[in-house]
Amino acid sequence: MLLPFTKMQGAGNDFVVIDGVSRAVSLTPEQVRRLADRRFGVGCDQVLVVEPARASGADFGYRIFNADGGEVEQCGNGARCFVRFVRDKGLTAKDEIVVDTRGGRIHPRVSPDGGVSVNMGVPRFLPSEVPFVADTPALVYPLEVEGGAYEVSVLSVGNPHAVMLVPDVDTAPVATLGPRIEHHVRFPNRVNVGFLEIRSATRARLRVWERGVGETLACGSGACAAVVAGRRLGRLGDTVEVAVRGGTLSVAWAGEGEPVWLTGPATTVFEGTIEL
Ligand SMILES: N[C@@H](CCC[C@H](N)C(=O)O)C(=O)O
Repeated sequence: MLLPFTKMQGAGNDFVVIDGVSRAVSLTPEQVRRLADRRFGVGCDQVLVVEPARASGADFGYRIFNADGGEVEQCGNGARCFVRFVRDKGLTAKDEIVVDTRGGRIHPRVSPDGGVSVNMGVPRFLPSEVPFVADTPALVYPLEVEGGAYEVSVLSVGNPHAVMLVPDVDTAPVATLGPRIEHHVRFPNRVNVGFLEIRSATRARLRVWERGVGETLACGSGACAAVVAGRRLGRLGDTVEVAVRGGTLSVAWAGEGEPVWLTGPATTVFEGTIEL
């Protein structure tokens, strides 16, 4: 199969985006891994497939595959690239679109200044909603990892996240602790792991070990989860600039029961075709 694709990125979180509206596309996990492979394929953190809407009120469906081939529920940076893609390809002329993901309905939009924001929905905190194994809901949970004791906030922003406060992201044990928490037995569906350094009520730094990928240069849902966790702990305000390795994301959350908003860049890098 000769497959046209668009390579995109948002703050260095990179994507191979496929138009599954103009023609039906069905990818096997092996084909996703091949597309994501940085030596034998195109290279990306996630493969995104734009699909026709399947439910009333939606403009499109959005399928997200991690580089390891697994399909997941949510991708915030990808959602911003998604709205840029469907407009650039002439699939819609709308500034704001309604998109159904496996993690729920999201609302990406392009503003008149060209910025791209996404309403990522209302964060969820019940352990069963993440899912996370815990007897009762808590703001932070103790987590034992191979003899070490840590504290994490746990939440879903459509996909599962664990957030740990660290004094300095540059020295945080992302590559060692990240995979251990990702595969921890208390996260039955695995988890994305954020290492959050709070600089002030409005500024934070973040590194994320992404489920199914490893450390990425940015994670939009991870930035949302980190700000929500920091705000619930009383350490962050309602609008926060989050510095990630590939740039800066802005996250706004007005508090419990409110949706979280993610704003940041979304850029096309190149287009091509690949034989799969
Ligand atoms: N990079 C994404 C998150 C992609 C999915 C994640 N790795 C998962 O498995 O849930 C983002 O920008 O949100």
